[in-house]
Amino acid sequence: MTDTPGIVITGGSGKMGQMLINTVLASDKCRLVGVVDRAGHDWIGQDVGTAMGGQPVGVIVTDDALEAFAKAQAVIDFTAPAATVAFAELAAQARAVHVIGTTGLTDDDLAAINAAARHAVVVRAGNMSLGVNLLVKLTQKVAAALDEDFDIEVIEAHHHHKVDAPSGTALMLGEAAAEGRGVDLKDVRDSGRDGITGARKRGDIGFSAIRGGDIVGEHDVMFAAAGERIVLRHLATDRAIFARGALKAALWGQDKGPGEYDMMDVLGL
Ligand SMILES: NC(=O)C1=CN([C@@H]2O[C@H](COP(=O)(O)OP(=O)(O)OC[C@H]3O[C@@H](n4cnc5c(N)ncnc54)[C@H](OP(=O)(O)O)[C@@H]3O)[C@@H](O)[C@H]2O)C=CC1
Ligand SMILES: O=C(O)C1=N[C@H](C(=O)O)C[C@H](O)C1
Repeated sequence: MTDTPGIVITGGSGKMGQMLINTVLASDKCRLVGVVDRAGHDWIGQDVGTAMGGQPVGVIVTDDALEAFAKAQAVIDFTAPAATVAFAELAAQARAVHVIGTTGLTDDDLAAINAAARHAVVVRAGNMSLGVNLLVKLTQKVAAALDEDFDIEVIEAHHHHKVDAPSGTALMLGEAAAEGRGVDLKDVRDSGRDGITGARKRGDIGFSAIRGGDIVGEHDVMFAAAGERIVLRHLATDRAIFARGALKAALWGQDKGPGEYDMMDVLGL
């Protein structure tokens, strides 16, 4: 089949990169047309199937992102903030749908991505799974139903390689809680408590991060009041849930006009 959308995976040797490559190769709705890794990586110049320890698949890993993107209808990008900002500009030049899973993006990074989205479709979410996006909706509804007698705490746990905190998902959940409450998260965010912090401020939304072992991703939103607690929880046990969501986003974006979208748009939530 040559008429299905061609997909490029960036950061192909990474944890999500490899999961995405396998997901695209297993799908009959798209084709793998490129894999990009950092210049100097030992996968560069190898067939990606061989590099991953299997049979050749006819796609050579490259460090030339623009050349790879020019052949693609979509780029799926779970890498690192600086790389994602650079890829956003190149994907826009190639008019390829850019699906961004990378977390830890600064306000400046987000502004650069937003500028690229004037020319092409960008779908970005700190978590691409159906379950978490549903949890985001539920968090917003519960926060809207409760007053500030309920303290909101977001608790997340991830593997020991993760470099950013709070996680992108925790921030999505915090934003949803703040939106439900009708406040701006920037005004009520409380992360990284340590030492004599003073008593908890009423109305704050707290964040705690656990890092250890191979935890894929766990998120609790706790609403704690005098005499009772509500806890909304999502447990990810397999990175395939993120890859499936990302591929869905890449296909969904094919007939959309330029702009920045998220998984709520893709999933119709
Ligand atoms: N939105 C979602 O649903 C999810 C988001 N994530 C996010 O995705 C990102 C990646 O996660 P994960 O796969 O676990 O991380 P890994 O560290 O395993 O993989 C990241 C990959 O990106 C590569 N990379 C970094 N910079 C560049 C560059 N300039 N050019 C090409 N490749 C580059 C890395 O290469 P090198 O090793 O050489 O640096 C590495 O192969 C994180 O931000 C994470 O939070 C993860 C899971 C789900
Ligand atoms: O780095 C990860 O692994 C994950 N990152 C995302 C996040 O920051 O929330 C999504 C998922 O939890 C896994």
